[in-house]
Amino acid sequence: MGFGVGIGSLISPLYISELAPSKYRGRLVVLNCLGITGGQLIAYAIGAGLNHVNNGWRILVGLSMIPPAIQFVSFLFLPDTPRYLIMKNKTEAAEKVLMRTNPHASLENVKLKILDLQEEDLLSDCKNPFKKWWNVVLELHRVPSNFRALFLSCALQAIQQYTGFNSLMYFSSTIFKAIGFNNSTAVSLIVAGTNFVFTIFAFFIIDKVGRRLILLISIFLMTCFLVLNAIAFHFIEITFKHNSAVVLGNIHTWGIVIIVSMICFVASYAIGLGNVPWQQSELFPQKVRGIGTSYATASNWGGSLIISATFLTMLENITPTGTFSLFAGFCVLSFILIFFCYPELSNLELEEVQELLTGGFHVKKSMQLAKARKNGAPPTIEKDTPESLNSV
Ligand SMILES: O[C@H]1[C@H](O)[C@@H](O)[C@H](O)[C@@H](O)[C@H]1O
Repeated sequence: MGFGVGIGSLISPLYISELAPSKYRGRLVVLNCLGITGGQLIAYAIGAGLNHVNNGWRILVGLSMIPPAIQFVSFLFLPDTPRYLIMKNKTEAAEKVLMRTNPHASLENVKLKILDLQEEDLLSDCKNPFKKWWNVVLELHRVPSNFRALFLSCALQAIQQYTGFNSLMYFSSTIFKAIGFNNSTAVSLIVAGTNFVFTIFAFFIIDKVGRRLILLISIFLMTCFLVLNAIAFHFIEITFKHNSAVVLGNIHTWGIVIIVSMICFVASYAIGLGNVPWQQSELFPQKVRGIGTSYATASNWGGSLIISATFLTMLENITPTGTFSLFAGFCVLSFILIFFCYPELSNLELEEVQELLTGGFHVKKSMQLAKARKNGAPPTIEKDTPESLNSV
């Protein structure tokens, strides 16, 4: 199951962003996140329903076979992406796919796009598969624009996990039980539900507001609610020992503050940080995209593993106030990093993004460019890729 989820979480956003027209790329990748958060909500709900059923977990595992089976059959009808088809010299097929995914584009524009893709593909001409793979790995690290893309994609995925969201996903019922809410499963369902609903909200605004701004707003709000949480836990005077909690302070008022601030934290996460890192494919040029995004996906799951393995120990050893303050600290550092390094990529062609990352992060330029493209201006960056040509 882990193998399948690992591969699926890498391929789905990659496939979507290669196929999507640049104008809708953001929201189409958010659809993938909607699938994840919606799936989590359904799984929580079924889990709650089967809580008291004997061997209920078997039913839960059995039911989880249904979505992949549907996906497997649907995949048989999906086309390859134009970039992949060009790589395989199937120009006509690539043209057909482009016409299908951009029904309003003229034939002339589609041909121009094919030329662009062919030009890009010419950069990889090695036949030996292992050497080709090694060349790509080298190119990912040696070409400065690729390395910047790698840095940004891995950093965003790590930030998504190290700011602590999944500790709520995995342990919200433990936390809520500890502060006296007996129907903790219901509260956990609210957490998953909020995540899902606000991902829908992100779907509608991401391409309009832009990834950068939405990320900054998301992380700023998360910081505020984490700090509020840390304060509330301080006044509850709670300590964890061997997974059970001892409460000394006033649980009623501060308990409500904790629930409300956690729900607001989840909503803030879902509008930005929950989905922007999955736009990772758009940072890389075609040649290194597969390997680059697999690094980034590994950073995500690595972070998820570390947080789930250490969260309860952190509650015990540095108290809940310390734990949520630590997450808030990560949020502040993340905000600074994104503010200075993450360019605005909405509405840009995938090929333009690579040129933007050449010679720096070009945050200011990216914002002007994204704004111009949003207002209908055609691609303006000059088409030369000296860094890639000089590589390896
Ligand atoms: O984007 C997703 C989503 O936010 C999920 O709710 C979360 O559990 C995953 O770790 C994350 O990658």
